[in-house]
Amino acid sequence: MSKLYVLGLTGSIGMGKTTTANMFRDAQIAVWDADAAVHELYTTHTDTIEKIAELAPIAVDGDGVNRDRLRNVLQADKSLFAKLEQIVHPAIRMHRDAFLTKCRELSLSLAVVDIPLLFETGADEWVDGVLVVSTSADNQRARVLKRGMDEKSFEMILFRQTPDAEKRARADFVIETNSLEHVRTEVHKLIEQLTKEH
Ligand SMILES: CC(C)(COP(=O)(O)OP(=O)(O)OC[C@H]1O[C@@H](n2cnc3c(N)ncnc32)[C@H](O)[C@@H]1O)[C@@H](O)C(=O)NCCC(=O)NCCS
Ligand SMILES: Nc1ncnc2c1ncn2[C@@H]1O[C@H](COP(=O)(O)OP(=O)(O)OP(=O)(O)O)[C@@H](O)[C@H]1O
Repeated sequence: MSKLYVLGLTGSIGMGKTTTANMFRDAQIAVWDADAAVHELYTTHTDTIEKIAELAPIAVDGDGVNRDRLRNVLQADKSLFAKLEQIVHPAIRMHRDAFLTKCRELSLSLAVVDIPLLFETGADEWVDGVLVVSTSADNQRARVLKRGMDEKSFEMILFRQTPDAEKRARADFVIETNSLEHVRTEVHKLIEQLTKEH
């Protein structure tokens, strides 16, 4: 049975993780997305919702955790970030482990885990390789603001992340996300390399 190669995909906010992850999906590679898992837990996982309701009552309503409200709460009290992460990250790890178990059961040779806080949470130590997606700081800011996030929230989130230069330095692979075509080509090359080697 071939061993599963787990590729960690990361990059700072707005650098192109989701877009790149979708290219792996288009190539039939299994992808797990930490942000999507958080969003799912916020509407389905009673234990997580209850704990967040204790931490930030205003951010929880009948539909679960409201992320816009949660962002505002975090902006007012940034010390809540660490407490929030203590609630969310263990639940996320279980979600991710279930995905990896399934990949192994299916004898897949490659799986991608898209984790914004990959270096910050030490996930670089258990993945087999790290792919960092990156573009210029100006491009990054323009992309995030265009998507509707306000400048203050962008700065707040960016401040909590490992700097782009450090991410690039610690990566096994780096892809510049300036054009979709370039990323698609690089993703296909990487899939070929990683599925051939293992
Ligand atoms: C801060 C929240 C409310 C913002 O929600 P929103 O819908 O606006 O953004 P989304 O969830 O899509 O995240 C966008 C980007 O923000 C960055 N980000 C999210 N959470 C964090 C965090 N705790 N620290 C640093 N950056 C973060 C990532 O680059 C992510 O890709 C939300 O991300 C959240 O609840 N985060 C806490 C859980 C967490 O740590 N998630 C990171 C993945 S493990
Ligand atoms: N290779 C690319 N070429 C051109 N534009 C891109 C490329 N990759 C991403 N973008 C654009 O940049 C924006 C952010 O991309 P994406 O949502 O993939 O980033 P992200 O890293 O997942 O963001 P977040 O950290 O907020 O979750 C999107 O508007 C997307 O269209």
